[in-house]
Amino acid sequence: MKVAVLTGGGDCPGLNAVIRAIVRRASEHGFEMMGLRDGWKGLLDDNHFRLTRETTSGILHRGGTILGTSRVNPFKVENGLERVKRAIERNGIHAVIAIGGEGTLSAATRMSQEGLRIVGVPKTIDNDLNGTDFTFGFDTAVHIATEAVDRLHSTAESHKRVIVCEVMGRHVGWIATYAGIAGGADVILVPEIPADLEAVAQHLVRRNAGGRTFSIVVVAEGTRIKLSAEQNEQLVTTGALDEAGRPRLGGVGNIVAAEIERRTGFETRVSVLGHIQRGGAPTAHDRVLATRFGVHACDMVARGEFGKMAALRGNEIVSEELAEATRELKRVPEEFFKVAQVFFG
Ligand SMILES: Nc1ncnc2c1ncn2[C@@H]1O[C@H](COP(=O)(O)OP(=O)(O)OP(=O)(O)O)[C@@H](O)[C@H]1O
Ligand SMILES: O=P(O)(O)OC[C@H]1O[C@](O)(CO)[C@@H](O)[C@@H]1O
Ligand SMILES: [Mg+2]
Repeated sequence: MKVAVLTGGGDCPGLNAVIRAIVRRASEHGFEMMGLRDGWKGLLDDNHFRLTRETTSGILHRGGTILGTSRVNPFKVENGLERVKRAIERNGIHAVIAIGGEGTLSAATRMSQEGLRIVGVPKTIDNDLNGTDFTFGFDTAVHIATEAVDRLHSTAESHKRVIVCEVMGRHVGWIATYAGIAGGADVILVPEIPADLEAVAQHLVRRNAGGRTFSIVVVAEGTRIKLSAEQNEQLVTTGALDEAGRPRLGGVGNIVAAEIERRTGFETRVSVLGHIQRGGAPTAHDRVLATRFGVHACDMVARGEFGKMAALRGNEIVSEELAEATRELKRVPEEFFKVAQVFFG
């Protein structure tokens, strides 16, 4: 039986660990494995290669994805679905394992509703996928961001400055909240709550008056800000679009830093972590989670459990409906964020 695997959306640490686990389990099931290049594009362009134990050995700890990735949406390409179906038929592919975030798995949900045999694996540093307690990649990103916040603390303290650290998180503030709590940030700004910059400035002034002469502000790139009473809350974008046609985010940290300096008079700096959070080796936690997801996904194919994705519930790996996983984003709950807010005062 031939099974194809693809990685779609932004890359994240642990993708190679999943691919390796799928291929290793597949050899026990007697599956022939095929790697699709660059996400759904690999099916549209019929671009793939054979995955074997040999070609996937030594990749467990490596960042990125040996399959390549893209944000190409098969439903936005002319005759996309037909081209995908033809490639599956022509190559005798029994099932496709799609490793991706909410975008890739939304496409997987639609493919599965069209009758294709699809199994999903949840990945993303953003941790915004519904239906799973955690995605792999998130733990690594949080470790990197936490180390950055720790390092910013010592220099902010020496110079008596405010330092704004911009982290990733397009729709949700999981990385900002975790790294902010773990790194002891003084303010955390997330996409779930539009930022009130005047309140932030006043808070920093109060901190300063209380003798704390430096502050760390963590802001997720997707946080909406309101600069004046007349203006609406807005996302900060670079002006360019990404491959999927969405505005490219980035720059909110600079605006927050400039506003803090203008409103408080405190010397302020900004540090944008960007893709450093997504590159390089996965943590041990992400390697284990990715490996468990990969083995489970392969077993799902063997059991004929299609239209579902591997998911983490507590410490169990379970199968979750793709439609449920992509129904809505998993945002940081208010109760969780309130824990972080205890330390803002
Ligand atoms: N509702 C949808 N239905 C079908 N395809 C979608 C949908 N939403 C997004 N996609 C497509 O899925 C692909 C990947 O989406 P996206 O760029 O959001 O990555 P992702 O898999 O969500 O990972 P991440 O957001 O972590 O980078 C893109 O081609 C995107 O156009
Ligand atoms: O720069 P890229 O690769 O388009 O991706 C940026 C986006 O991808 C993510 O890292 C998710 O994978 C988001 O946090 C971020 O908005
Ligand atoms: Mg996405």
